[in-house]
Order: sequence, then C-alpha cells, then structure tokens
Amino acid sequence: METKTIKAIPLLQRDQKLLLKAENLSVSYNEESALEGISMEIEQGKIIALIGPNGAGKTTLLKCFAGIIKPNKGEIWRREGLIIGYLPQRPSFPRYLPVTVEEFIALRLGCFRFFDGLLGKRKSEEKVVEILKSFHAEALRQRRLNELSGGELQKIMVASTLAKNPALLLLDEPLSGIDAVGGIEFDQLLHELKEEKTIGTVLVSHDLQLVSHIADWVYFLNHRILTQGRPADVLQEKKLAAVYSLIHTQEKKG
Ligand SMILES: Nc1ncnc2c1ncn2[C@@H]1O[C@H](COP(=O)(O)OP(=O)(O)OP(=O)(O)O)[C@@H](O)[C@H]1O
Repeated sequence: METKTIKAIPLLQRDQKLLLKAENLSVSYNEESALEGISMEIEQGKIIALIGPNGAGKTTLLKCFAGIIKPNKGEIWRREGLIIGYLPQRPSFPRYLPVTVEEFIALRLGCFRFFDGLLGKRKSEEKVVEILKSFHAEALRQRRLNELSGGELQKIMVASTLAKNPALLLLDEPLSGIDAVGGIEFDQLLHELKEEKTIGTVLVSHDLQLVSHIADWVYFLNHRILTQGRPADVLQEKKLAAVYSLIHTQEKKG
C-alpha cells in the first residue's frame, strides 16, 4: 500500500493565473486503481472539460481537487486562499433539509441568520435575490427544497455553488436533469464566467456538444489521461473512435 503524500502547498507565486496544479496523482479504492499518474494545471479564465466513459475516474479527480479525497500518490498545489465551489454529481442531501430555497442559498453563503453570519440578514437577502435573478429563478425563492423538481433543484445547486464567488469551480454533470431552456441558460452563464476571466472551471460532462463549444481544453480520461487537447482536435469522430477502441482493447485484456 502506497503512503499518502498529498500536500496542500500554498501556491505558486510564479504564475498568477495558475489556480491549481496536480502532479502524478493516483487513487485506488480497496486496492482497485481509479486514477493513475494524472497531471494537469487549471488556470483562471479557462474551462477544462473532463470526459470519458462511466467509471473512468472523473468524479474521483474532482473530489481530489476539492480536497475531499486524498490521493494515494502525487501532489496538489493550490493558490493560497483559493475559494473552491464544488457541485457534486446528483447531490441528494438538500432534499432532506427542511429549508426554503432562500434559506438554503444563505446557508451555503455562510450568512443564514441562525448562524449569526458575516453579512447580516438584509445583506444576505439582497445577495440571495441577486443570485436567484441571475438564474431566472426568483419564483422559487420561498419554495421548500423538497417541493422542487429535479431540474429546479439542480439549478438552485448551481446558483448556490456560485454564490460564494469561488475562484475555482468544480462542476460534476451540472446539466443532469435540467431542461433545454435551463441548459441554454447554463451555457450562457458559463460563457459569461469565461468572459469575466476570473474563474477557472473544471467541467465533467457527457454532453460533448456543450464541451465542444465551451471548453478551452479537454482531457479524455479512463483512469489515465488517454488524450488531451483543444475540443476541435479531441472531439473529432475519428479520434474518439480510436480512444474508445483502445479502451475496448484494454478491457478485453482485463
Ligand atoms: N467510494 C468508492 N468506493 C469504492 N470504489 C469507488 C468509490 N467511488 C468510486 N469508485 C470506483 O472508482 C471508479 C471511478 O469512479 P468515478 O465515480 O470517479 O468515475 P466517473 O468517471 O465519475 O463515472 P461516471 O461517469 O459514471 O459518473 C469506478 O470504478 C467506481 O466504481
């Protein structure tokens, strides 16, 4: 068994745009390897997409970046004071919280009144309204989380993830359950974030159409990085077919 060698070292004066750097990460669950030798850099103003088949290790990698999982091997550097907004895949916990949308967003902002927060009640309300407006979701403000549809809840999850003004955004299948209109809005939102150039984003998605026009750089993972590049290069039909046939051959070898 490898010893755990992750370090959260304050980053990196060398390059102001660099938010996070991962070097040679490996993760295994119960001796079963999920990730091997992953290295990548995430910069401010850029959207990195992680694609690959089910079980490829995409969520595991996001969890490493978020600090939820410690790799068995490798190192992660983060910019000092980096605020990370992490949207997990299909989060189920909010459903059980007996709170309204407004209270939930305030809670995630850390300024819910029960917690005697940083901003105070009025400021917190203003911020929540502002966030809901930007997602065209003001009508949901007083609704309870357990009354929302799957797509509405997902929208609120994205909104509340952005509420803290993170510098690094980690999105795991953010469009799952969101309808076509919501998808277009989300697309626009990602474009706006990109134009502002202040946030770095790692997007896990099976939606190759979204990835093809939003990502600056794509990594194709299957436990290892099989290929990487600009979307126009990686997402060519021929290239994808080659990668998938490589996976198929690996699986056959067992
Ligand atoms: N907590 C866990 N315990 C044991 N094995 C796990 C755990 N989490 C993930 N795995 C395994 O690790 C591998 C990678 O899983 P991961 O969820 O990172 O893949 P993914 O690429 O995000 O998949 P998907 O596209 O299906 O969401 C899979 O084989 C999975 O079964």
